[in-house]
Amino acid sequence: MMDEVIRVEQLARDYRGRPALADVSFALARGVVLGLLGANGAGKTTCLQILSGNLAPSAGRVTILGQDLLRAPLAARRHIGYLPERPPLHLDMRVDEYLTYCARLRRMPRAAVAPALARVKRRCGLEGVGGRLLGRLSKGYRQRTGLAQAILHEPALVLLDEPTDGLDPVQIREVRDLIRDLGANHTLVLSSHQLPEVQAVCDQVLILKQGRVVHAGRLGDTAPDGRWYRVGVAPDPGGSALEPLPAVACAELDPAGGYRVRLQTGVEPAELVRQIVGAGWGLHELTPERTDLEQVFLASMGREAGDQA
Ligand SMILES: Nc1ncnc2c1ncn2[C@@H]1O[C@H](COP(=O)(O)OP(=O)(O)OP(=O)(O)O)[C@@H](O)[C@H]1O
Repeated sequence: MMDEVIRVEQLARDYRGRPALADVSFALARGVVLGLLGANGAGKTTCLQILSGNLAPSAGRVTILGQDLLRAPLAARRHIGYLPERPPLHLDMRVDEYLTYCARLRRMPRAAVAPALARVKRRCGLEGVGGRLLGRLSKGYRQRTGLAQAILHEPALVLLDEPTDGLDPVQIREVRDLIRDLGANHTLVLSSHQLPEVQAVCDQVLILKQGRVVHAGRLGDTAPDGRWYRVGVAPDPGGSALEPLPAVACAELDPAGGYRVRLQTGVEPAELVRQIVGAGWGLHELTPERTDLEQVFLASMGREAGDQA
């Protein structure tokens, strides 16, 4: 793969003879954001701990920019930034102090520390809080600090374990915006059990079930454009009467009653409402269908681990 940042081959991890991760393989190019999805206990954290070099796999190989993570851990880990599920924040430290400490741990040259701090604080919206104690910051700001330490050394690969877990809706939006922004020039792997989150920020998805990959795919075709809606129209005009409407890409009979309609790319559902009403029909239902990702996720959860899609 051109410009490959990470390659994972047949990764496995057992805990006391029980597999927590089995036969996980994937490769990511620069700038790709991968979402790791799965129910609690599916193996997401175990996977990220291994990819970050903090947990040894029972089998398999991880290569970061051509460096084998097990054979050349220092060289490989230089390219990795990691935000664990519980960030190792020292609550009695001030933000600047903590980030300087992280820079030292990373063995950054002394002269590079101040510019790096200024850069990540700007990037993560921490400019006004350098002197604040971590213990006094809101959870959203602590998470920003966690993200800041993960990108301090400008790693090619950033690993984020449930980055918005426990945040309020406003903080979630801010951290998601930040993640999307980071995705523009880093390769990202993030875990989540929230489908909308993965939908909003990821290019690719890997769904784990009992440690195995049950689905791997791109998210390109799950964009909100061209979505399916359930449509109820009275008097019943028939699907073939709906299809000529300019907003409609295709219409079919829904066995559960009414119609399933896919909108033209970029068309808002309000436009469909106008056109149906404009044609003299009454609209009594317009419901977005589950996104493709939800359908894929639910189908994958039902699928036996091992029979990959
Ligand atoms: N230190 C450990 N010792 C024994 N078993 C473990 C250990 N860590 C994880 N496991 C087991 O490995 C499996 C995968 O756990 P993991 O934490 O990776 O899942 P997860 O998908 O991250 O779940 P969550 O969403 O709850 O964080 C689970 O069955 C868990 O009980």
